[in-house]
Amino acid sequence: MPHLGLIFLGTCSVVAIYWVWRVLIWAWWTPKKLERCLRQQGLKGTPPKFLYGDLKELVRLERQARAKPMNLSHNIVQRVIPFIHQSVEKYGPLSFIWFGVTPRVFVLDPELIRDVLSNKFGHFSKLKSTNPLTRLLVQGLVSCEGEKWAKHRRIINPAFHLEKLKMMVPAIYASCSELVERWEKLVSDGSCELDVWPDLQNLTGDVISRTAFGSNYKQGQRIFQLQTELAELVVQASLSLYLPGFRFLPSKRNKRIVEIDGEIKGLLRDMIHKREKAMGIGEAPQDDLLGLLLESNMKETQGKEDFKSLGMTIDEVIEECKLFYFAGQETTSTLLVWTMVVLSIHPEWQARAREEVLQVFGKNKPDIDGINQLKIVTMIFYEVLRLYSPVAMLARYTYKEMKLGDVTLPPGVQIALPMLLLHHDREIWGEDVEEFKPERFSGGIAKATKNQVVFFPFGWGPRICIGQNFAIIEAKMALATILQLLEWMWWKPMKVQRYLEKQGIKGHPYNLLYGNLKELIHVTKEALSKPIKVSDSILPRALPFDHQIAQQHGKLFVIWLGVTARVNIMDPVLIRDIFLNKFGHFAKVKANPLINLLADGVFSHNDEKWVKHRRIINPAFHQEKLKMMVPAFLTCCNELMNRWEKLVSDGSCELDVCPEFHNLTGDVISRAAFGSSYKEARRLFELQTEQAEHVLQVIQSIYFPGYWYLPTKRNMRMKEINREVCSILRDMIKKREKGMKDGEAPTDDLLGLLLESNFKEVEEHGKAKNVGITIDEIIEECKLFYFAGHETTSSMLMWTMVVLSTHPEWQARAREEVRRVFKRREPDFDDLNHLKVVTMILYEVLRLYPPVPVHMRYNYKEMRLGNISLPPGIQIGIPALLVHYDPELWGKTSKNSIPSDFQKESQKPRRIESHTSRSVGALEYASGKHLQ
Ligand code: HEM
Repeated sequence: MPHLGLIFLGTCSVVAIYWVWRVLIWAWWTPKKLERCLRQQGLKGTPPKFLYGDLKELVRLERQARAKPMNLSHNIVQRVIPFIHQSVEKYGPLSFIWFGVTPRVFVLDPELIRDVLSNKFGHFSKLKSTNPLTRLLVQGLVSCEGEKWAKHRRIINPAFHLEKLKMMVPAIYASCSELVERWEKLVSDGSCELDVWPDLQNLTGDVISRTAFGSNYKQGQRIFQLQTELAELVVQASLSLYLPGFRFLPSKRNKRIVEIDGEIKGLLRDMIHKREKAMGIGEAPQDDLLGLLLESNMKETQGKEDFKSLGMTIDEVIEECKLFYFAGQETTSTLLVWTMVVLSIHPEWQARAREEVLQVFGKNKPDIDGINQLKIVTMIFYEVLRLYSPVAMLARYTYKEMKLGDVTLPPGVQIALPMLLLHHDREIWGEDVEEFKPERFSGGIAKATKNQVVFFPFGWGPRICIGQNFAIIEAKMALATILQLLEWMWWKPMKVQRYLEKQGIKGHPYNLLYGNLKELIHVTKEALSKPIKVSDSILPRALPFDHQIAQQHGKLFVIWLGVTARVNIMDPVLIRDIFLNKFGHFAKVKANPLINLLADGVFSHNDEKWVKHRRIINPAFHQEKLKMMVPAFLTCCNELMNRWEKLVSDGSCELDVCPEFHNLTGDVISRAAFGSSYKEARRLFELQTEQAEHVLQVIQSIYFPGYWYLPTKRNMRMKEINREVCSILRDMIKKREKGMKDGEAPTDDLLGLLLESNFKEVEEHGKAKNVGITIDEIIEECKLFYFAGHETTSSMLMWTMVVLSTHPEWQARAREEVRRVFKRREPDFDDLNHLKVVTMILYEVLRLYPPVPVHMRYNYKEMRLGNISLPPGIQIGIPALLVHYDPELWGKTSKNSIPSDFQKESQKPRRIESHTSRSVGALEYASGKHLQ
């Protein structure tokens, strides 16, 4: 037994001595030998240090550099690769350090770099990671060599051809616009400081998910999440020295790594199987990277006997798909994030880039043809890639003895091409090397580099990045979309603000996206929440924000309604010019599509279309025709009076006239516009009233393009109402048209007159294009009758009641005139024309309580107005209410026309003859709800 024990001990000692010997050779003797070889040829560098080499110092310096806050200089070399920078400074451009036990030789000579990267003899190979965990993350094309690499590259290449990339542009755009929509939403929720880095990382991951896996995009997203987690775990693992067998230890991290790897492979394998199966039964391959790769793989092997060795196996395809994420995601997002940083440091280049983007795309979505025209943006990307190259260094390895210039490199040496050092080399780029100057690339890369291999952010030679065009298209698309967004919500408003300020047009400053809307809503709500006190002016209640700003900044002021400026003008001469619109450049303001549901007829049309509609509608409003409607007006008024009389006779004599007049004017429109179809018209009236309530709520928030399509409860109800309204109107119109075709005389209501006028127009001008208005347009005009004629008139009536109840002397004069003219018979049209006092009263009511407190126009061309110049794209507001109360125009009594005791009076219900008025309700209605 002791004998056996001795043998065992002896064997162990021999094995141990053998391993110690091997380790010494690996960790000491070989590095020493390599060092001698390099030094003998004149290379300088650090001495080898046992096992770790310079790794500890390298990590320490990097940590130290990154712990410091970063200033905004582009000189980032000492922060990103401090140790390499220090070594090259100390030992010269052809020097070495120790990456563990392996020497790493730096090559900075452009000619030598060309030799390494062109790899003519195929002996400068890619570095093989010693850590098998890293191999879980990066395999495939980027790490394979020789024949295998050539085969994979041949098969993958077609998927990255420009023609194929073109087909991926919509998918790239989808990801970009999703990002921008999310930003818009964030900003609209009130937060406007945003860390773009994680968002841009997600963007580039999303782009790969869509472009690589098309319809399987959701699985792609899952793979992206898993890859991101895997990358984090692997990075943690690679920060420590890898000991053989370590990955088999059942540590928490190792277990998770294996789990993730299994899930990724499972997802990809499933997808690939399904696609292969579909292609096997003759389905066309999809246009995504995976589809193109499988198609190319199939072509490579089709009809060939040794297809197994010619094509890629499923596992290899899986590795390539994983590589798309690894190689294309972080790199492109780094490029994008630095571009954002740099463009905010250099607003002049941001402006140039934006100008170019807007010139090429306007507000349209970016497409591939436009992307190819972006010269400035390309120059900017090159300069960002120079200063902030996403890949700081390329590395190769000598498996054989290799000649590099005058030096012979033994096998087992790493060659490092620190491109960041070259990109920041003063001798190559000049004294302004650390400045951001995209113009150095105005003549292209070759000119900027004088044809040397000194700028290679995507690598160079046969192993140049296969996704280079993909990355550039993606980055351009993202930047264009972001610049379009920023232009719309920040730069354009700021430019307009500066332009107006220079001309003395002031107001509250523009706030991102909301402009002054938040303040406006706040001030309005506050004004309305106070108990009604009608002192000497209704301005602070009816138009509080405009009033406040006008008091602060005078009669020419600006208000920001979201991103649009509204310049408010109170000078009568300028107001005349705007209303006359001699040059036709002041258009009606386009409402958001929800408001258009309520009214989108002649009221909002412009130019030719307006002229035609107005011509066709005009005859229906001729005095002669209006005369014919007087009986309908009278019927409605009589009905109202009868009801009031009944109420009074029943003993109740306090009445809220607000809904009464609301109903009256709705009734008048129903009868005057739709005559015999009055019952259906009542339903229309109810529906339009409900629609108006919804619209009122909508206009209090910002409208986002596309919001209308969201299936919110309100949107759905609004669409339902609209359908019912349109269907009732369509039925009515069709019946009338049929009657007219059958020779029936058109009815004397607005609809009849409109159809008759339209009919005449078509008859006169024959069947020429654009003659007459379509049935849909007639529907819109009918809807408009309610919108434009109902609330406005009832507001005027209510205020007349209020004012007459507080001015009994005028009430007496009006009553006296009415009695004198009508002589106790029913009023007719001519009688109405004799009511002078009543007309004066109505005018004064319209002055003091205009139902439309602000008129708006849109300026779509640069326009001169008096001494000011108005930029295109702004609104022009004529704040009628403010103008009507301007003491310079109306005298000092402008605000005091209503006696000072109005306040007391208004709080008491007061009877006007047998009719009662609750002025409080009326005032609330007109100043609050209506004038908002
Ligand atoms: C700004 C973005 C990008 C940069 C800066 C970049 C940079 C590079 C560099 C420097 C190399 C060469 C590595 C070497 O020679 O050792 C490379 C190779 C590679 N890149 Fe990119 N890349 C980017 C985007 C992409 C994208 C979007 C994809 C794919 C979707 C991609 C896929 C690859 C692949 C597969 C290789 C290996 C090519 C081969 O060895 O044949 N890259 N990339």
